[in-house]
Amino acid sequence: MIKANNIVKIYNQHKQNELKVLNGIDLDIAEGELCTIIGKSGSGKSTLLKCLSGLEGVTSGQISINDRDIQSFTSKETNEFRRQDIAFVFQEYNLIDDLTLHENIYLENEPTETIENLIDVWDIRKAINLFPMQCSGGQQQKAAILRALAKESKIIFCDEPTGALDGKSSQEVLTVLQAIQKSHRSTIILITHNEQITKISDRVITIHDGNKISDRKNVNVELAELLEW
Ligand SMILES: Nc1ncnc2c1ncn2[C@@H]1O[C@H](COP(=O)(O)OP(=O)(O)OP(=O)(O)O)[C@@H](O)[C@H]1O
Repeated sequence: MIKANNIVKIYNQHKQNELKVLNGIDLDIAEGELCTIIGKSGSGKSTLLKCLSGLEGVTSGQISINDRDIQSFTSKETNEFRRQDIAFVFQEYNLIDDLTLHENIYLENEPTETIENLIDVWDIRKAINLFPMQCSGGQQQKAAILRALAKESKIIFCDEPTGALDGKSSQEVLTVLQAIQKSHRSTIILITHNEQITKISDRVITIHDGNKISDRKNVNVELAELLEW
């Protein structure tokens, strides 16, 4: 479903500050997989996620999603792809400053009962009419995740979606992601620093200095089965 063939990413190519961040990565992620990407800070994880989702162009190599080469998209196709096919949860949330959390969540979609329910279950109702600057990091992160979920895309890219959350909130968010993966057969690609989170994934990819150094299948454990959190 998501295939990457020998992708290389060089920032600022041919300039003094040129930096090679991805060194020829191959990937093949199946539909409905929950795949986690781990690796130390600066190893290239976010860059890989942005390239796989088409938010960042690659320097060389090919990326295809559902057998469509995403580099060959016209700008209209790129816009449609971003609007309809994928959702992206950014590490730094990327909420719009002068819109409330509610307006941010429903930026591109109409309110749904499911999302309204999650606003209550995830306990952000009290902040829903505030602007991002007036909210905690955790409240903003939950809003960013809800904005992605509201799109009901088949592919969800998440860059450290629980980085600002405490243990209980992380569990609540991951429970929902795992449920969506199972009920909608959504493909979820998630960057994390948390070893516990890798246990709920079907597959764990380790990146080191821009190289894929391990790619292993995992027994996808139900969150409830995790003893320690
Ligand atoms: N737009 C950019 N322009 C230039 N260099 C960049 C850009 N984005 C990232 N980099 C550099 O690429 C390298 C990899 O960054 P990246 O964010 O992909 O790593 P990461 O593994 O996700 O790190 P972290 O776990 O800290 O988020 C870093 O050295 C970073 O400074």
